[in-house]
Amino acid sequence: MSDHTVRLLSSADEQRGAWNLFRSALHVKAGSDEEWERISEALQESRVFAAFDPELIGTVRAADHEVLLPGGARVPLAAVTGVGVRAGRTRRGVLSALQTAQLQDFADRGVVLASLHATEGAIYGRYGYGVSTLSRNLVVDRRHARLRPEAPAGGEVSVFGLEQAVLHWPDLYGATGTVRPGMITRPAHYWPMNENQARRSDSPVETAVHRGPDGVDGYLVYHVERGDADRQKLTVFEFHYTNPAAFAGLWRFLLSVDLVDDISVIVRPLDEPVELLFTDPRAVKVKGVEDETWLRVIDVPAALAARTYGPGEPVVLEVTDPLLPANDGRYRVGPDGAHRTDAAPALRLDVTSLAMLYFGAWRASALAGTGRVEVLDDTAVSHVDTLFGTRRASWCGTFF
Ligand SMILES: CC(=O)SCCNC(=O)CCNC(=O)[C@H](O)C(C)(C)COP(=O)(O)OP(=O)(O)OC[C@H]1O[C@@H](n2cnc3c(N)ncnc32)[C@H](O)[C@@H]1OP(=O)(O)O
Repeated sequence: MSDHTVRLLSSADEQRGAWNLFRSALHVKAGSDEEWERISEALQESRVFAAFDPELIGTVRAADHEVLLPGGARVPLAAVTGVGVRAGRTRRGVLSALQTAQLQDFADRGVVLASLHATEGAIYGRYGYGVSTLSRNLVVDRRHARLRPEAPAGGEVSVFGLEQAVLHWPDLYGATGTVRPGMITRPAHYWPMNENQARRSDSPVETAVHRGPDGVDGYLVYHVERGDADRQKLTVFEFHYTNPAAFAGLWRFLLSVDLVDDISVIVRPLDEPVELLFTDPRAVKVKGVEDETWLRVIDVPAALAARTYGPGEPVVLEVTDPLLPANDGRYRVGPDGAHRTDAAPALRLDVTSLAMLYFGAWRASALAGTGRVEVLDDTAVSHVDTLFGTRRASWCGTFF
């Protein structure tokens, strides 16, 4: 028998306790009253689960968003965060109990997809989450980087301090923020958390806004701090744009910021052509490619039906999902859409591998080659590669 119980939290005191438990699991001290005031605005009703023994020993929470799919549809997405189990109570099944309750809650509420940023790569696969977007971190040597003369120009950049910018972030993101598959909406409840993060910075947080002929078409958020070996480092946290002129214009702005040696741009889409802007592509150093988000397909038939597919012969996938068995079954996927079928499968995979395929981050051939997908018909693999591939690399670009 389990030595703990799991339930949704409702009182503000319990929710604050859960928030501080999460912080202590990350080795961060308890938050101030001022921070809690902002965080409590970000918490939606009935979204924080906790485990008790009878003391509070673990927690997980989620927030409601929508995510852009290949083809342009949007479906409900639960952004999972705040996962923590008290030191001394770990590895006794507390997270598993919380995950089981949360996944069932998502299924009951009609959530189609869930997503998270993982602190460690070994935690979430067992619950059906798979790496579904990848990102890279870049550093540009500002004093040596030169834009190529043909880099798009035009437009103007204005810079705003934090107090003014926080009022405009929702509109800026609304104008520029959901252009790639995997990007998520940022409802009103998202912003207090985002603001709280920015206010924790020791150096001033600036927002640079690019305006083209049709108005705002890009923005970035950054701060400058002393980096390693006395080099001044400008770090860009947010960088969104809708066209190449805004992309190049914002880079032109970054190169113009005085007293900066390194420009660090973190968590960028894999196919963003930063190197192509510069006379010397080696001005851009790739500091790492990492998993960005982990996806959990909560409602497999709805998720498969909602996205569009590339060219290829239709294939039948047999999906297994031990935690949400309503997803078990065979699905015919083709350029004309996806639906349940009784036909014989070409590939067998679990819901974790399906999550890895879903946004095109991984090819079926790569999953098959590493034993993560069982191939029953060899000819189907290349079709799945092109069916699930996306024209632009999927990317979330929102930290939660
Ligand atoms: C989306 C986010 O918020 S990411 C933030 C995640 N939180 C943290 O990293 C904070 C610090 N860590 C913790 O609080 C805890 O260790 C957690 C939440 C990661 C795990 O909680 P636990 O209650 O220990 O997990 P639980 O006991 O249910 O483990 C289930 C299984 O996962 C494994 N597991 C859990 N955490 C890890 C880990 N960090 N690395 C490897 N395996 C792990 C367990 O060994 C167990 O495996 P088994 O079923 O084969 O026995």
